[in-house]
Amino acid sequence: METVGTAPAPLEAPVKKKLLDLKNPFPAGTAAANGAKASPVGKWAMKKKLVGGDAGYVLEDVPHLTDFLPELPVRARVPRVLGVSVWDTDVPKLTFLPTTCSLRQYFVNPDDTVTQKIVVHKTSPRGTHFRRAGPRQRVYFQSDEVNAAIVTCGGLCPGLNTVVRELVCGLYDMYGVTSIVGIEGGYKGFYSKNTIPLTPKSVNDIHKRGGTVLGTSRGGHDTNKIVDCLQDRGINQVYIIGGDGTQKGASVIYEEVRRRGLKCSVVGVPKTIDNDIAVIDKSFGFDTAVEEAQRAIDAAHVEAESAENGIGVVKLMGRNSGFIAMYATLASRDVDCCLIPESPFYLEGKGGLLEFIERRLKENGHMVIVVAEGAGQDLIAKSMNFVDTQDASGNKLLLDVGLWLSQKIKDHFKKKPNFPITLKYIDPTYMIRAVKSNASDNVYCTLLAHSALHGAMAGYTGFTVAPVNGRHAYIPFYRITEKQNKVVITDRMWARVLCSTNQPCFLSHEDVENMKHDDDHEHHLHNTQLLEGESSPAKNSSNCNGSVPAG
Ligand SMILES: Nc1ncnc2c1ncn2[C@@H]1O[C@H](COP(=O)(O)OP(=O)(O)OP(=O)(O)O)[C@@H](O)[C@H]1O
Ligand SMILES: O=P(O)(O)OC[C@H]1O[C@](O)(CO)[C@@H](O)[C@@H]1O
Ligand SMILES: [Mg+2]
Repeated sequence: METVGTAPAPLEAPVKKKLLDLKNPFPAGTAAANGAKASPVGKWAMKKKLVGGDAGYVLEDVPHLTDFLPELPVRARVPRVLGVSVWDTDVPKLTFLPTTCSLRQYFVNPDDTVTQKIVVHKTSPRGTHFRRAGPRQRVYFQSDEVNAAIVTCGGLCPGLNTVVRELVCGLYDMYGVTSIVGIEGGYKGFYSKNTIPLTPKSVNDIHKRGGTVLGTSRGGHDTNKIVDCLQDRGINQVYIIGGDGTQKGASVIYEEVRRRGLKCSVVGVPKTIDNDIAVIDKSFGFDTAVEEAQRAIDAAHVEAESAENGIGVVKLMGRNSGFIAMYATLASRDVDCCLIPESPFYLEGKGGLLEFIERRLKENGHMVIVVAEGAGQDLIAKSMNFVDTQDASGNKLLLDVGLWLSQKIKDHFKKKPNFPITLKYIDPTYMIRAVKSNASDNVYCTLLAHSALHGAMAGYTGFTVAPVNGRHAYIPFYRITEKQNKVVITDRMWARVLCSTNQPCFLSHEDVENMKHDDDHEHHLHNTQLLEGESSPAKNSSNCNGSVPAG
């Protein structure tokens, strides 16, 4: 049995903390107790570290090395950022240390937690919280004891190099750690490649480059071989940067590390240009991607405006989630139609896309269509008898919706000789993904890296670090991997897009009915800022005419 309702990390425990009765983790009267989805049920229930508090407060805590290595001694530090680096190497476990520096305010209060939902009603239970990220006064590693490894997995994303750089520099500068290696080429590099020594000097200007200096890959996750490598090399902190697939991989690595009883902190840093990672505010590289997408949309607009009945089609990334397309559309204001995987559409007939294109061309003489790569996949597969294929990680390989759509539009207008069109298709996807991160992503990546290494030094493990409602937090892996973040088309953000493009919603009555029952609807309940079980004013707030409710 795992850490069911056990005490959270020692030394970090709030004084008044209550351990949850897992059979009834929510106090009577709370929304969860009243039948809303109570999270401890299910396959992860036995692995959760839940701590209850007053008024329906729940802390979903992350594992700590001392959960399975109870004898681990605590170390104390005064961070170098505060001007001195003093290491007390012989502090007995659970001893409270005297404050040795006057700048104590830099440490995070051990009781600080970050709330998952910030929109509440007067009678709302306080709901789920995560442990706040940041430097702790008590650390579980001495600087010369740390052997850290960093790996990047999955597709490229602006900011990967910045995270690598800041992990290396942060470990060196704030904790005096000098043994840091990069794992080459993703997960498989653990067991098939040599490591790359990383120093502040070697990573000094890598944030000015796109890609990842460590290389990356899909597939090749062999848990045992990876943990053998950690064990053989004596790696005791591993920083795993990657998307939803990577975080699943990190989670099983953590499980195996724990099963073997190794003193090794397994830390996930969420990366994905698609912004499809659940719980967190947004993933790094996303802002850069949206900014870069503007250049393609601008070009499509210029081309379209300059031709008779000009149509610009721009394909943007977004396998299952249309966030880049949605935000790029809103940012640009030149887009007449945005198509995303979450919102089904159809081509022919009344209310279809082709009818809309014809109407918009008659009104404006040109138009721009932004399509996320995962949109319309069912339509394409139907029209070409396609058999599903997968990449090395098991992700479904997508058909080129941009090319397909462009051809369909051309075919349609070919049948109308009095309606000549000029269509230009732009696919900037890899150009967007390969650029270096912009200033705001650089700052974000720096904060992520620092939060990650503070957590590892403090002995936390099995977590992903990310901002939740603007505050960095340590989130247990299972919360990150249990579902993907998707655009909720019944939320107000999508309504804003419809409002800006004035496009039809393309949903048939059947689609709307199906959506009421599918996962996304359930996701909507999680995604809305209200707590489970509370009525949401955002629900059904968008409509197909694109009107956005006030507030
Ligand atoms: N369920 C899983 N268990 C263990 N490892 C996994 C799992 N899913 C994916 N991985 C591993 O994680 C790595 C990255 O996965 P994937 O290619 O899906 O990219 P990702 O991390 O989701 O990033 P992105 O989709 O943003 O490019 C791969 O090496 C893959 O083998
Ligand atoms: O061609 P690759 O590298 O396998 O990656 C393509 C996929 O990766 C992503 O960029 C996510 O990282 C998706 O948007 C896209 O579908
Ligand atoms: Mg992924």
